[in-house]
Amino acid sequence: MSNLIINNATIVTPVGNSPRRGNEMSRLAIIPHATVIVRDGIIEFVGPTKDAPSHSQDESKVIDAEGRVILPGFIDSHTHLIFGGYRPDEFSWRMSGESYMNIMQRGGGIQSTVNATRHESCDNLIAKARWFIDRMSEMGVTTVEAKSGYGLDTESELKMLEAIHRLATDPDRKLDVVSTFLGAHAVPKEYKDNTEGYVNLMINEMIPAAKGKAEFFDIFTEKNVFEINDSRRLLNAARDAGFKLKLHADEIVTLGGAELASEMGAVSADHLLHVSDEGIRMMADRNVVATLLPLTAFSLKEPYAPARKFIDAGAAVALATDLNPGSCFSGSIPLTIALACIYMGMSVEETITALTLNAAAAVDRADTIGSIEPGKRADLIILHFDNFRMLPYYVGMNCVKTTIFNGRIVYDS
Ligand SMILES: N=CN[C@@H](CCC(=O)O)C(=O)O
Ligand SMILES: [Zn+2]
Repeated sequence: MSNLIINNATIVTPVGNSPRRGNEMSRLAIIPHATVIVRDGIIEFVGPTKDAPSHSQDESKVIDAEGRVILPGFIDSHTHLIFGGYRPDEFSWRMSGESYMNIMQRGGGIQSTVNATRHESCDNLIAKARWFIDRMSEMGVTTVEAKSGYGLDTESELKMLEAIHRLATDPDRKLDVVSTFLGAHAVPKEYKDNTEGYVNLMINEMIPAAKGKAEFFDIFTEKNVFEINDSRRLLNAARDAGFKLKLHADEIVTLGGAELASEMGAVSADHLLHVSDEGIRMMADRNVVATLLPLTAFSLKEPYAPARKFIDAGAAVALATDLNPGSCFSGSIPLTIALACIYMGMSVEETITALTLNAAAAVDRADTIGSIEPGKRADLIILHFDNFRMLPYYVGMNCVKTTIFNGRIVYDS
């Protein structure tokens, strides 16, 4: 017996079990007058209604999409979902001209969220994250990656990973949560002027303690944070401990983060506002997903990452929000799409691939989510509209009518 049948749909989806690279990113399958049949949370059939297998509709929920667009659920593959406190003062300082890195270097920025997070209970961190998850679900997000990185000592990092684990294993969850250990987010105040001491603590204590408690290891590879040699040491230790790798790379200055991500076989390198041409070429060659975060460039008033150069080099580009309490306090999928189209030269089709199949690849899940195909999990979005081009055109506004996670309606408007 089928659990969910959607009739009269306009299916719009990338196709495949691996990231779409270069000009493949603009190729979407578009099926008008379509039916989707879901059984036990898995897509069983998708195609023209005339080709659908005859099925009993008893005990199935049947949705008439009335011609509306159905997309794969969006995957937000880079967020800092768990954090204590807020930093509105910092926003004002930045608007008055102070730089993000200057605020960080005088003990604000990431360290101020570390101070707040260390004092927060795991239960409170979870409750706060749930509020943001509800907003994400309304915008069609069905998988979110969540990083630790505001603990920066063993106990507090493990508390953050525990919060992520509890969200990820909640049987009533509205979306899937992918866990990333970001103990290398900054050098904490206890180790000021002693980066080597903190790197040693990470290698000898924190990485072994986090082993098996997160799927990915991430690092802020940046001038005056973790530079290339320290990053390489940490990434090697994390890879040896069984983590898959991600990097915050070339965000503020051109440092060679993209090259290092390629050398280390990272799954993704993220930000890349100041990536070198050689870094772009290496990422394309080694199949490292370029996760671009336009809301951060927008919020920091920095130039946008060179999406077109990546795509023209044959790389796979993903888009994500970078929701965090500092550099980018926004989880807006609609604005991400609009900025990518307006300022980064991406087509609507490319932004859809970047937020679905390529974002799935950025969390190493392209074989199970990210497209509407038989065998994949039924994570689906129904738009209010019958034309997917409404997404960037309705600038910054939510086009999602219904979100379906694992075959279950988790949001409807
Ligand atoms: N740049 C480093 N990390 C985060 C910001 C963290 C913060 O400011 O709290 C980012 O991805 O933008
Ligand atoms: Zn980040």
